[in-house]
Amino acid sequence: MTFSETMPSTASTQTTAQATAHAKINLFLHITGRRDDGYHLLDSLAVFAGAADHVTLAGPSDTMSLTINGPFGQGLEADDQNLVLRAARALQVQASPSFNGLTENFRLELEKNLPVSSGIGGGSADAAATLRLLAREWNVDQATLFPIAEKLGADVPVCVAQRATRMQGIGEILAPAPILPDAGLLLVNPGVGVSTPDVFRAFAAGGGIVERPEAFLPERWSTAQDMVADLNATTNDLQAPALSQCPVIGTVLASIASLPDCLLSRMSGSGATCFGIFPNPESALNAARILSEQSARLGWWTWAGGFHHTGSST
Ligand SMILES: C[C@](O)(CO)[C@H](O)COP(=O)(O)OP(=O)(O)OC[C@H]1O[C@@H](n2ccc(N)nc2=O)[C@H](O)[C@@H]1O
Ligand SMILES: Nc1ncnc2c1ncn2[C@@H]1O[C@H](COP(=O)(O)OP(=O)(O)OP(=O)(O)O)[C@@H](O)[C@H]1O
Repeated sequence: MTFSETMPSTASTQTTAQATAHAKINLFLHITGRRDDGYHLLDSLAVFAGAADHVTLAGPSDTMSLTINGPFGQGLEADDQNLVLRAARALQVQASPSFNGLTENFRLELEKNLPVSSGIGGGSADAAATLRLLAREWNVDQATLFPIAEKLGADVPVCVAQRATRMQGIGEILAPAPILPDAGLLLVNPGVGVSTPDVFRAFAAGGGIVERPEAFLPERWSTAQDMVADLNATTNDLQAPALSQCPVIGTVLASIASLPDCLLSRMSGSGATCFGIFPNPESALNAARILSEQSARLGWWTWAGGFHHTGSST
């Protein structure tokens, strides 16, 4: 398996392995039903941004351990609940019969560049990156990661694939998505964490499922404009409930929409991160520059660039 991740060498002779955990963006998100256990059935187009966390195997250890650094590392505990350690331990249980002298425990390092509880699946992406990284270390086939991923969270399977994917079920049914254009992407987070369960609850309380025809997706979009023409017939059903809990999302959406060349402004996942689609990465970077004074004043996190086009295993 080849990774978009790198294998840098440390100053000593020891080699470390690293996996990249790209932010997941829901270009649309329709809620189509509800399971008996309360989980919602979705139809969503998940894509990945250049923005990413990094998970590194920093060396062997007596126990599986984690340290966290990076701009959003503060406030995130490196404890048993962290999705990096949960993923590592879940795979360890499955892989242990075939260890045969392989290193069983590692010092893991998480570079947290993505805001937490922000609708771009940072924790899910970290869990998925950990699974891919350790699968390589322990010679585990990537296909066997999906059942483990499902148990860690609804967004983890799509993050294992880490390529543009149509997600259905609660996130476990993955189908190919259109080939994406070289569009520009701007991400803006207002610095307010939003709880995914609370937003789903607000969705249910606000009237729930809307009957609509299934979204049409072609085999490819050649331009950002073509993509947005189809996305305009879709929505994010969680946007209104998230806005009711976190009104600043409305300000973020309006700010993005007002930027030059913006083709679409929408919230990702359960929020509060919103994205803008632009004709190309350069126009997204230009928009971020124009927004920079306002975002610095308000403490907003922004990222601009393009889609992550390559899947995790290519
Ligand atoms: C909103 C999305 O980000 C869209 O990609 C995902 O559906 C959420 O994925 P996630 O954060 O990995 O979600 P999980 O950690 O599995 O679930 C958190 C909580 O959100 C609610 N939840 C989540 C996913 C889903 N399809 N229906 C739900 O109702 C449930 O109350 C669940 O207890
Ligand atoms: N490595 C991690 N990174 C981020 N959050 C983590 C991590 N491990 C555990 N968590 C917990 O997971 C929860 C969701 O965090 P995350 O950043 O993945 O949210 P999100 O971006 O809204 O996800 P989604 O888009 O999948 O709903 C938070 O309560 C956070 O404390």
